[in-house]
Amino acid sequence: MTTRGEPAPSPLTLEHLNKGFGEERILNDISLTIYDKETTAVLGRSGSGKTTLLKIIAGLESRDSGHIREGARDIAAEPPQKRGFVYLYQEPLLLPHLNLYENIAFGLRLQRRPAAEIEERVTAMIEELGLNGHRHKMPNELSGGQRQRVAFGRALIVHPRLLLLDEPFSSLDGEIRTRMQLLYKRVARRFQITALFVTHDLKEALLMGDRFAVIEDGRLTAYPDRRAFMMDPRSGVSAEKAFWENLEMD
Ligand SMILES: Nc1ncnc2c1ncn2[C@@H]1O[C@H](COP(=O)(O)OP(=O)(O)OP(=O)(O)O)[C@@H](O)[C@H]1O
Repeated sequence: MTTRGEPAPSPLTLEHLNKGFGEERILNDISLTIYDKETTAVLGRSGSGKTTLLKIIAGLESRDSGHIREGARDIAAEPPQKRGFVYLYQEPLLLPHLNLYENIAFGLRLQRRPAAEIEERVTAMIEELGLNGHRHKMPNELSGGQRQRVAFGRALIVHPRLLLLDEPFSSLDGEIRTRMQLLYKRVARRFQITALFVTHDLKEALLMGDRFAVIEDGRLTAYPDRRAFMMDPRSGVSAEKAFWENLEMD
């Protein structure tokens, strides 16, 4: 786990990861560098292997072959709790018997941080997430978007080495989804988050990512920059553009 003020750790690299379930090949020779303090967006259709990839990185699923390196160290065999990664699902997982404040404070209490520090950091996080006025509410008294913000707060407050985001906004729609995306960008910058963000939504990938990759049938293509991603037909940007350009007005 990293804290602010420490020297930047080495980037994480995935090298030649392979995974199959029975006869089905799910991940095919996946290599990717996850750069520090950046969000790498991975765009992929349903069933392309996004969740499997995140679970392998989190240590919740085994790989058949390949490496996950942090500098020279291969962490692919380490248990999930040793990796210092946090995996956020589509549905925010909160502790139902704890209020909003205590849900966010939970990781710091586990780390036995001093009470004054916990109070200061949790209060600052609640402020950052725009949840002032809700701190005593229980999870079942919060809206879906508020619960998702609490889940972010819980994850970010422990300064995870890597945040694994599995379509975290897909259960939200319309304006609240856009607001969450913008909030994520702001908070990721402020807390210097290193994240891998998987989504099937092209606009979301473009908005969330600093770096980009596409996964198609378990094969991953990483791009040097946004332009290269947008120029590749696999991103779907050109198809989207053509759709709007060719739309009849009447
Ligand atoms: N435990 C499992 N046993 C067998 N097959 C599995 C298992 N987990 C996933 N798969 C298969 O692996 C493929 C990729 O699944 P995965 O959940 O990684 O896709 P995804 O890109 O996250 O999809 P979605 O966007 O729909 O969540 C699918 O064909 C799925 O059926």
